[in-house]
Amino acid sequence: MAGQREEMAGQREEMAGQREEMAGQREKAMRSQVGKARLKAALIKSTAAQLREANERLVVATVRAQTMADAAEQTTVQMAYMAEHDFLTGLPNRALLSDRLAQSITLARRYGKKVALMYLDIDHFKHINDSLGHAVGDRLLQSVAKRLQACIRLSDTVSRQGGDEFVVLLTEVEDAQSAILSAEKLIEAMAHPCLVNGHRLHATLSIGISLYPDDGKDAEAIIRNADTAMYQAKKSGRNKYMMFTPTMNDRAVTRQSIEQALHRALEKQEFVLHYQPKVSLDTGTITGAEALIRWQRPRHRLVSPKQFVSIAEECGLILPIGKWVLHEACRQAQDWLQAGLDLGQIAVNVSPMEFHGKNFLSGVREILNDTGLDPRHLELELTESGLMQDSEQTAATLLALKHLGVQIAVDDFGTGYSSLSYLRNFRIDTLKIDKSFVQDIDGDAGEAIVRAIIAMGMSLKQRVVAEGIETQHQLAFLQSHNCKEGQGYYWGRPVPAEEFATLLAGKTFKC
Ligand SMILES: Nc1nc2c(ncn2[C@@H]2O[C@H](COP(=O)(O)O[C@H]3[C@@H](O)[C@H](n4cnc5c(=O)[nH]c(N)nc54)O[C@@H]3COP(=O)(O)O)[C@@H](O)[C@H]2O)c(=O)[nH]1
Repeated sequence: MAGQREEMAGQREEMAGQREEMAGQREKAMRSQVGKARLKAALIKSTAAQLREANERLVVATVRAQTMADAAEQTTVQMAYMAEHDFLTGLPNRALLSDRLAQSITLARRYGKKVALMYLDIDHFKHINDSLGHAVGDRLLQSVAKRLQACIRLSDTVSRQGGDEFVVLLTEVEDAQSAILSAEKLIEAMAHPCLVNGHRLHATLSIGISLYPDDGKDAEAIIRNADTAMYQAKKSGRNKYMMFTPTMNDRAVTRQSIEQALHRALEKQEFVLHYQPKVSLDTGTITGAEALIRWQRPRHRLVSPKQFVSIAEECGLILPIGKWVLHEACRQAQDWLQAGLDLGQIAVNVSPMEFHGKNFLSGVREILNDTGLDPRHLELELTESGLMQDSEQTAATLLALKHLGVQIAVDDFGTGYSSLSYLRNFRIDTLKIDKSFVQDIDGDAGEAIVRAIIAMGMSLKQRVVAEGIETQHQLAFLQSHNCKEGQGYYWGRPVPAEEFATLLAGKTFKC
């Protein structure tokens, strides 16, 4: 029994050992399972984190891509807008206008309708820009743009062509009269001054109108003819509209042929100078001569400067022509002086474009050196509008001329679009009373203006020369008001150099 008990206890022990061993194995297995599970969990966690991170990156990238796509689209829209609109005024530009005009013409052709095109230019805009600065000029353009837009229907177009030029397209008009009504509305819209940076600016418009199909069969002809009509509106006094007429084109063709002929005239030396005396109203002696250009055009009569100087100014040919005039006048004056003739001063007309050209001053110096003329014998005649441009540069050029010893005269005094402050700022030697005032001496207004200019010149210690004296009555009036010098047909028209030499040599004029 005891043996049996021992054996049973042994068996129990063995079983317990086996149980322990099994428990140990189970624990080991469990630990290993837990370890694996933990590992798996860690793996899952890290994978999830990686996925999350990747997903976030993907989201960020997607958002970025979308933002870039939006920005690209916005830029494309902006660029398309900018390509078709004017930056300063926001109006359709030349390209968009051409497009709309072409479309309107196509529709008008199909439905038998009319289209009107108005070419607009702000009168004297350059003066405003030059005297008050570009910032004021820009604001004025914006203000004009708004007024124009307020006058037209939504289906019509106001565009800015550049500078101070605008084009208005009226897509459906019954006849010329409806276009004229619109032009009158635009002119009326400018009747009140524009307030810009404290300035009250009176901007007026010159408008040229052409109609499809009456004045042209395609967009190009319609624009060109409206531009031609606008040019005529400017020439005939500004602040008005003009309908295109075919004779305007004849004038444009004539202008074109004069321009071409002027090139040849320069090459072939077809220009000559005539001289008109300036006369002392006290003694009748010659105090100087004004050099005036004429054109000996082959197979034509002597051509007056009125017929070609403005064309030469528009196409830039006035620069070489003006240089020739200055050289020839100085050469001739020096010849007379060397021949012992008492010339006084030779006066030469200078166009604003020449005066403001970058080589003007050096050109004057060069010509004086070349001809040997003492600068004191040279007087340059400038118009008020020429003096009003770019006042700093003008002051510097005038000062340099004064240092050289050259005299400065204001031509056509009283007719310019200017303020009188330049008389204080620039040292002007001579005021030339415009002939329109002298010829108006018989009327009260003319007399008052002439008296005022003489008085102003005297108090500013300037010489005053009355231009365009034709009658004894005008002469007597000027003498009685102490005007010291004059010029005009009363003594004679401008004459060629040889005739002028005879005048210089001999005679004293009656006065
Ligand atoms: N830039 C340049 N302009 C020039 C030059 N030469 C002339 N001109 C300008 O052309 C305009 C016309 O000149 P012109 O036909 O020579 O007429 C001048 C005189 O003949 C005329 N005049 C003179 N006296 C009288 C008169 O008693 N009555 C009358 N009706 N006309 C008269 O006036 C013109 C001179 O004018 P101004 O120069 O304003 O003193 C004219 O604008 C010229 O300036 C040139 O070389 N360069």
